Amino acid sequence: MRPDARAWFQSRTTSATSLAEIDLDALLRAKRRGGHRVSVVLPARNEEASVGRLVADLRERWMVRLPLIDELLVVDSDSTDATAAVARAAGADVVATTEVLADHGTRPGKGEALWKSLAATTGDLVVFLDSDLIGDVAHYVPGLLGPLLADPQVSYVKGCYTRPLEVDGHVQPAGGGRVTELTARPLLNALWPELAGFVQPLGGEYAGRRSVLEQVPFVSAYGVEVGLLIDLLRLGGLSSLAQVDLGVRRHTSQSQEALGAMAGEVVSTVLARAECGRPGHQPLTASGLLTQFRHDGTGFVPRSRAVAVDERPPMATVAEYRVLRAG
Ligand SMILES: O=c1ccn([C@@H]2O[C@H](COP(=O)(O)OP(=O)(O)O)[C@@H](O)[C@H]2O)c(=O)[nH]1
Ligand SMILES: O=C(O)[C@@H](COP(=O)(O)O)O[C@H]1O[C@H](CO)[C@@H](O)[C@H](O)[C@H]1O
Repeated sequence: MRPDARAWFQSRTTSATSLAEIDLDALLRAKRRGGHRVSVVLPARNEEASVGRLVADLRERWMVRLPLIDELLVVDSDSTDATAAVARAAGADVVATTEVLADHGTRPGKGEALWKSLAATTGDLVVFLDSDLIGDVAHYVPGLLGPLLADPQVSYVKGCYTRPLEVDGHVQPAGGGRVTELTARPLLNALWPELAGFVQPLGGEYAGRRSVLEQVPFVSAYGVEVGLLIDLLRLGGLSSLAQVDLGVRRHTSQSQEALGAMAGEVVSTVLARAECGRPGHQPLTASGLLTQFRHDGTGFVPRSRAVAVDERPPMATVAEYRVLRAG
């Protein structure tokens, strides 16, 4: 790692691998003292199997027993299952991406759900968690909030963790994060070596101050995490970013083919930013298309899909949002 990335890694990585590591009283005092309001957002597309338990756990722990979360929102991202009903029954507020800022239309993808969540929440601190998380992740929320409540200079915190991968009942202890290890990490080390200290640059669990989240674009699909990381680096510098070790992260995993498309979106997002992120850099625009192949028993069948960058502008530039915020 470059000296700046190593220094960042050593100074801006904290640990919250279980509730035992977290001083909840101090956290709640800091929240009250700062007059903070915490919104937790769960983007969910067809997550009826996992979203209910996750919502119920978060609600019981951090809204009923302790007042850490002020708003718990599930954003229903074009689900075709009972995600919305299950989340609502478990006690979450639920909005559909199609309902939020309806005049701006809707686009498929996780990033669209996260962008619209800014217009559907009110907290000055926003925590994002995937809805397919498995196991006890109650400590994720206080863990992610810790650096934000402890240091006003920190405006964005990424979770990091080991990522076991379960395939056909066999668990590979560190097999998860395939797009991270095979695509995002090499690309970021090559083009943004100052970000090399991030253990999980694509991780789906992170928290930020609304004041910065509303200042950056949101890539509409799976490029959203890498896009936010690069854009928030440019906005506030490395010292405004932090990461917290949350221990282990388990989630429902996708096929290699699906992750290939995800990697295509990550590559397009990084290349598009490389073009404007490095003055004088030769434009590195991607084709916007990804062709994958299946074998149908007689030969290879190509299948192309669009992986071009599609993004929403900073929410602060949206008039309806400014009206909402003006109250
Ligand atoms: O169009 C989408 C795709 C994904 N997601 C949600 O984003 C999170 C991460 O997506 P996924 O699990 O597909 O990615 P992975 O974790 O497998 O990389 C999950 O809560 C999904 O339900 C979403 O809200 N809209
Ligand atoms: O980190 C990764 O490589 C991918 C895939 O993880 P797995 O190989 O399925 O454990 O998962 C992340 O990437 C997505 C794109 O940034 C995020 O949206 C997901 O939340 C995150 O799980």
